[in-house]
Amino acid sequence: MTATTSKGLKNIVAADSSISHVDGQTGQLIYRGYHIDELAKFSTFEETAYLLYYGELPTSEQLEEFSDKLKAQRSVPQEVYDVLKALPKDAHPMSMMRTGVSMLGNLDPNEDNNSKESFFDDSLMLTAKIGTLLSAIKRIIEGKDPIEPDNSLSHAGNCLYMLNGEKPSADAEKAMDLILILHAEHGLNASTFAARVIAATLTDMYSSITGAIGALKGPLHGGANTAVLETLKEVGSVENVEGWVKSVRANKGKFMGFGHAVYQTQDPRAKHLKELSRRLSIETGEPKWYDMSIKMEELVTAEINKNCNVDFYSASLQYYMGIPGHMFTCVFAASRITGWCAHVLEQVQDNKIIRPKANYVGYEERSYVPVSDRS
Ligand SMILES: CC(=O)SCCNC(=O)CCNC(=O)[C@H](O)C(C)(C)COP(=O)(O)OP(=O)(O)OC[C@H]1O[C@@H](n2cnc3c(N)ncnc32)[C@H](O)[C@@H]1OP(=O)(O)O
Ligand SMILES: O=C([O-])CC(=O)C(=O)O
Repeated sequence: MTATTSKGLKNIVAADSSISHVDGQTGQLIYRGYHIDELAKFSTFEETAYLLYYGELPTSEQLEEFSDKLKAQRSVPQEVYDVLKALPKDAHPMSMMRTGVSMLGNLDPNEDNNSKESFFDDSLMLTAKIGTLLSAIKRIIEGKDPIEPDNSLSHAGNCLYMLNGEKPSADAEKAMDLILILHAEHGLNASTFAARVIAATLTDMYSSITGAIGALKGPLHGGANTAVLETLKEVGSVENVEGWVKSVRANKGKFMGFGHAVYQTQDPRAKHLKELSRRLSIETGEPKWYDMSIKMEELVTAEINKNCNVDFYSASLQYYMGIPGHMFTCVFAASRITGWCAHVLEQVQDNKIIRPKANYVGYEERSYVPVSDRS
C-alpha cells in the first residue's frame, strides 16, 4: 500500500505541547498563555526562562532565587576552554558551541542521570553556561582569553559584557534582553524537534542540546541571521538593493531572512527587532544597515509575497550592538536553549519514541550478483 508523504512533515501535528502557541494564520506567538508582545514589553529573559520551564510566571522571591541559581552556574570549566582553543582556527562558531556543550556533558558525572530533577538541573545549568560559552567562543576566535562572568549583571547584561569586554549601557542591556526573550521558543521548529527526537530515546540532555545546536546552525534555520548580514554587506548600499533583488530572482536564489514554515503573515517578533534596529541606527549615526533592510523588506516582500522572519532585523540590530555577524546564530542559541530544554522536559514527562515511517520508493527485491559478475 502506498502511504501519503508530507515532505518536510509540513502540517503534520507531531506532539501535544503546552509550551507555546504559534498561530501562522494570524501571526501571533504565545508562550504559556502570554502574548510575545506583552513579554517583550514587561518581562525579562530570566522571567521568560522561568515561565518556559515551570509553566507559570514567578513570584518575586521565585524570580530572585531562579536568577541567583543562574548566576551561580555561569562559569564554564577551563577544560572546555582548552578543547575550544584546540579546535581549528576557522571552526564555525556554532560548531564550537556544539563541541562546548558536548564537553560539558563529558565533564558532568551525572550526565546519564535522566531523572526529572536532574533534567531540570541540567536545563538551568545549560541556560546559565551557554551565555558564557557564547562570549568565550567570540574571544577565542579573536585569540583572546575568555573573561569571567560579572554576577552584578543580569543574564542579558552579562552576555553583552562578556561579548564586548565592557559593561553595557542600560539601553544595550535592554536590547539584548529583548533579543533573548523573542528568540526563546517557537514550537516544533527544526532544532527543537531534533532535540525532542533525541530526548525521546531517553538519552542525556547534552545529546539533545548538541543535536539542536547542529540543526539551528543551518542557513534555512537560525543560520539565516548571519546570512542576512553577509547579504547586507555584499549589497553595500540602498541604491544597489533593487539590482540585487532582480539578480537573486534571475538566479532562482533564496532571500535569506524571508519566508517562514508557519507564518503566512507577519512574524510577530520582527516588528520589535525592526524598531530597535531603527533606534540604534539613529543612536549610532549609521543609518545604512537599517535603511538597506527597510528597502529590502519592501522590495523582496513585493517580489515573492513573503514577509521577513525573526532572522531579518536581528541581523542589523545585532550588528549595531557591536556583535560580529559570525556570532549571531550563537546568540540565537543562547536564547533558544530555553525552548529546547522546556521541550525536552515535556517530551520525557510523557515519552514515546519518535519514529515516523518512510514511503519506500526504491527497487523491488532483486537478486544479489557476485562482484566478479558485475559489469
Ligand atoms: C528562525 C528561523 O528558522 S526563521 C527561517 C530562517 N530561514 C530563512 O530565512 C531562509 C530563507 N527562507 C526559506 O528558505 C524558507 O522560507 C523557509 C525554509 C524558512 C520555509 O520553507 P517552507 O516551509 O518550504 O516555505 P514555503 O512552503 O512558504 O516555501 C515554498 C516556496 O516558496 C519559495 N520561497 C520561500 N521562501 C523563500 C525565500 N526566502 N526566497 C525565495 N523563495 C522563497 C520557494 O520557492 C519555496 O520552495 P523551495 O523551498 O522548494 O524552494
Ligand atoms: O518555527 C520555525 O520553523 C523557525 C523558528 O525556529 C522560528 O521562527 O523561531
